[in-house]
Amino acid sequence: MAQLRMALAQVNATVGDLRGNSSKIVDRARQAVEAGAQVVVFPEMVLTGYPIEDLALRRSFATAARAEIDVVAERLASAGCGAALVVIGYLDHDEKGPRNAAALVHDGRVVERYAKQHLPNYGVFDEFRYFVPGGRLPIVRFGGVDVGVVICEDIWREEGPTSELAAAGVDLVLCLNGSPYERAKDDTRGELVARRARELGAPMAYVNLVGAQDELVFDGDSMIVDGDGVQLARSPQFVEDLLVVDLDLPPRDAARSAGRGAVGTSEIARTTLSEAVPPMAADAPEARPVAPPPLSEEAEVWAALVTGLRDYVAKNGFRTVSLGLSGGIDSAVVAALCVDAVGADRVHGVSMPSSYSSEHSKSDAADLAERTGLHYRVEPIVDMVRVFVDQLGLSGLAEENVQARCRAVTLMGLSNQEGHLVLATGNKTELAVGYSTIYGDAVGGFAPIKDVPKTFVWRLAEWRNAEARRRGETLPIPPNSITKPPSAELRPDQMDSDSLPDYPMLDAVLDAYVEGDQGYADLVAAGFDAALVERIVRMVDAAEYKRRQYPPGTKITLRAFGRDRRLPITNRWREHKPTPEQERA
Ligand SMILES: Nc1ncnc2c1ncn2[C@@H]1O[C@H](COP(=O)(O)OP(=O)(O)OC[C@H]2O[C@@H]([n+]3cccc(C(=O)O)c3)[C@H](O)[C@@H]2O)[C@@H](O)[C@H]1O
Ligand SMILES: Nc1ncnc2c1ncn2[C@@H]1O[C@H](COP(=O)(O)OP(=O)(O)OP(=O)(O)O)[C@@H](O)[C@H]1O
Ligand SMILES: NC(=O)CC[C@H](N)C(=O)O
Repeated sequence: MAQLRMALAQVNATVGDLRGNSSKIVDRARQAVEAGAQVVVFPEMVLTGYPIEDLALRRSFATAARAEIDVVAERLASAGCGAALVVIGYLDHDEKGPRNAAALVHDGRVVERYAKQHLPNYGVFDEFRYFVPGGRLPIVRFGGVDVGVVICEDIWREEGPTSELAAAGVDLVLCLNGSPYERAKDDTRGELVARRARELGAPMAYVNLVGAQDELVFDGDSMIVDGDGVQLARSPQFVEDLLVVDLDLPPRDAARSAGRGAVGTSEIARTTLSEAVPPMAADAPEARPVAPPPLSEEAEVWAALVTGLRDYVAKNGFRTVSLGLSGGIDSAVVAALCVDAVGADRVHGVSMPSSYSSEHSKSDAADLAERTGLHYRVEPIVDMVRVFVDQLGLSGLAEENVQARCRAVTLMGLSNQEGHLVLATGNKTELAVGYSTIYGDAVGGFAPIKDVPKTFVWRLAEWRNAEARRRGETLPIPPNSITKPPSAELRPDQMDSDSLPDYPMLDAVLDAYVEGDQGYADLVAAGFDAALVERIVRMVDAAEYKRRQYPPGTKITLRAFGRDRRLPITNRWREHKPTPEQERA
């Protein structure tokens, strides 16, 4: 029975920061080896960060990434990690083009390379645009154990390289991932990894990135399962982690590892590095398998939003954020997220009352500031609005929107003066139906809740306050902001319900139309009122231009607006009741 100590390094890489990422890899590998690890696995594209988009096509970047992996190999040996097998995701480049690759590093050099075979090209992924798929499957014999490597999408396909590895015979498979967070995806992943391990009849180590890159959040959720599909250990979501696990590997049939050549379409390439397991560091502690309890749906989404915002702020070099506080639920939830993400001392809230602002909008905003301890100021916009309205002769909707735009100018002025990142507070429901003022409340550099439906915004607010209650802390969100009826307050007594269907119904239709991608007939067949469907679908389609100009924000759903759902702006196709001819067809 061979025993291997594995370390799964769930790290937060930064796109483009080759030297910073390589230092992180060396530090983590050193820590893993000190903990006795003989095999250390890092996530997909950890050296470059992920996704790198068109940087993959930039020759200077690809050349630098390929050079950096050799530097990492040397640095690993100097750091005392030479005896270990260290597997690192990086950007390779050969005569055929860029590769999404894994380097197998041992004894100060790259001993093997694997190029991802299945390139995802749906949802947020565009890997056909960037990479050339691999056709070679290396199996490295290390410490008498045959180790195969695959990358992320490879395990999501039924006829992927794992079935070829199973046919060729391996003792252990390492899967490197850049798998972005979506609600409840951890359950899907857990089942998938267990199924693949059972098919292989060998343990699988699944290592994912953590942290955010623009609109994507990586939740980690790294895990290791045995050949029966039983989970041995799992990392917590949304934090960096080093998961150290001992694997007992049954004696291997020597004949099995003799096979070379092709099993499926891939060329199998076997290399022997060592027959004996390298010794563990003398003072290595015992490895204790762990698996944290799963997070509730609200806790998971909250953590995703906090991570998305925190990393956007930090990785783009901001120290402070600012936002308008209206006393309403959206700005209150965004403010609470900000406080959790960067700390109250780095959050600047501005109340900007107009002549239509209610008393409670001002008192609820002040209450929020008091509860959270963020920096708070009041900047009335009455005089600015009056100048625009009088000089330009504005009325009706034009006058309403000028209020939102005076607030935008105020926030941008303060941002330029004081250096804050301005946050837009719109939610997914508003974005869907175009219920925001372009260049007004849609202004900002980042939009933390743009993928959160309005009904879920309320759930998050309730959850965050309940969490504070549980911890014996002040509730961050004023209860009145949660319970009062939503209003944009752009004219006297305006209510969201004057212009929009009620939010639970609206979100149900949007869920079916946007996430479910259903057409008019499907929506009506699902039981939604035909006139309501027609109205909502029209609003969604007509607001495409507004969404294109909305700031980026964290994806949490299966289908976020933006890269997940790309529709033409100029578009005469309208979902409608089928014509008699269409029905006959
Ligand atoms: N296809 C297209 N491509 C490029 N631009 C296009 C366009 N179609 C219209 N436009 C332009 O867009 C502009 C109209 O859009 P916009 O100025 O936003 O105005 P609009 O969408 O007409 O009005 C804003 C709506 O959002 C509501 N609102 C505002 C503020 C906050 C909230 C809230 O509760 O959060 C709600 C407000 O009550 C109103 O119903 C015009 O300049 C028009 O020319
Ligand atoms: N009086 C105000 N003072 C400061 N900011 C405001 C004010 N009114 C609106 N805003 C900003 O514009 C955003 C849109 O506000 P509005 O009240 O129109 O819509 P909402 O979607 O109901 O948002 P909220 O729930 O935050 O009120 C707010 O979240 C806030 O950032
Ligand atoms: N990086 C990838 O290949 C990701 C694709 C995969 N289906 C996932 O989201 O987990």
